[in-house]
Amino acid sequence: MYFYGSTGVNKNGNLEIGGVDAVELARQYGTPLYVYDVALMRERARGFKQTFDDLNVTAQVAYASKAFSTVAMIQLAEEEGLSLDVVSGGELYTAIVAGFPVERIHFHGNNKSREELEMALDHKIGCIVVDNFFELNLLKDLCREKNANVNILLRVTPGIEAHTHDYILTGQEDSKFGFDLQNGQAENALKMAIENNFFNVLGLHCHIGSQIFETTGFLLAAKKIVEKLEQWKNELSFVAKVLNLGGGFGIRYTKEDEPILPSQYVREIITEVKHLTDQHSLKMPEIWIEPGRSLVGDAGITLYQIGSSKEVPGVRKYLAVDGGMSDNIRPALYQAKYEAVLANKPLAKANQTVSIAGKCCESGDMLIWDLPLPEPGEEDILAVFCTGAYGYSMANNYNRIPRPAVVFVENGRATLVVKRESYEDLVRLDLPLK
Ligand SMILES: Cc1ncc(COP(=O)(O)O)c(C=O)c1O
Ligand SMILES: N[C@@H](CCCC[NH3+])C(=O)O
Repeated sequence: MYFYGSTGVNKNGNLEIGGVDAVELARQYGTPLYVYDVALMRERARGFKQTFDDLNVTAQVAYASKAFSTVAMIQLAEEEGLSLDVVSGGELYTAIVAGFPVERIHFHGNNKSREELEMALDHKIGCIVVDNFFELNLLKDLCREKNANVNILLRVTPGIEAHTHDYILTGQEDSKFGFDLQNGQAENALKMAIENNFFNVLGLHCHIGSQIFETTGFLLAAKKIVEKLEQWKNELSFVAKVLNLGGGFGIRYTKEDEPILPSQYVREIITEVKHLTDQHSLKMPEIWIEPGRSLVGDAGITLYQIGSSKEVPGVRKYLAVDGGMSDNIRPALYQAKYEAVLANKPLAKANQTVSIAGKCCESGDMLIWDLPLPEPGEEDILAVFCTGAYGYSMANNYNRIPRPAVVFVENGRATLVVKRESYEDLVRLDLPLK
């Protein structure tokens, strides 16, 4: 069995996370429950920052809060000196409520509304990543109306097909995101942007996709961008201060996954950008990155109470838990794979293969297919590993299932950071017919 971060087995033989007994957590806070190992999130954040420091490169490591956005998480990102990537008014609002320094917030999105852009300008956030011509024009009008200056990056699509699930690819030519680098769109956008006195064009942004295990795509994207930057320096006298290469660094969900270390991604990317900028006689820009999953993914564990089971003789055994696609939609959406153990006997020998079903009224609501597990008993708690990214943040109320609570654990202490939704919460916005 492979244990992540500060997970292990305690003297009671139970799964322990951050020095806290997982079975005790389930008992105290109920299930399903998202549990986060804070020490591991700190270690990941420091790992990224340290690599930039070691290589003496000016950088911003912006936590992509879409992976897991809550007030406490954003406060943790601030404690660790990260910047923050938000992608909607709601994520921006969460960051503001958390008291995150506005100058370190970057705002993404392929369809930011007038209200969202106004909110960003009014709060004087650090940077807006402009995605398309519609936004460029809207932002121009808003800056004029408000007489406001703003730092911007232009998001470009370099035409890279990274190796990952089709639904989480973003750098390819046929993408809803960004200005195409090859067909002249990006250049036209840059010309429009540098002509505008309200904009301070810091540079370019690109994000090629998510859960990527190799650096080839990042290096290729950097190459295509640096070549354009040389052209634009010569033709438009534009010098990029910032190159943002996005996030997407893959993590280990199961033993089949073999990601490289976060520091290695960063090291290889920086080495290549240094080499390319030298080659093209450009000044090394600041490098910004936006890891989401690789900061929080393997720090999260979801605890479930095991309930009903069903045997299809000769075919399979289904074991149902008290959550499912409502708290983790990734298996249904991307056929994502997870590993799990029984939190009350993590080392017990697996003597059967079961498939873990959720409780939603949907055949596709399966969390794990063909999981080796010991014979489960009535009181057993299933712990699913690596649910820290895009679990809570993509949770939903399908079948009016309340969203689980979130607990942070560190140094043997547990802190509730998001309360469990109640049935009252579920009908809070409903109005009666008459
Ligand atoms: C623009 C942008 N930045 C950063 C991220 C974070 O990606 P990940 O969680 O894979 O690091 C995403 C999501 O794919 C994204 O779209
Ligand atoms: N939500 C996705 C990744 C998309 C990230 C945002 N561009 C996942 O769970 O893997």
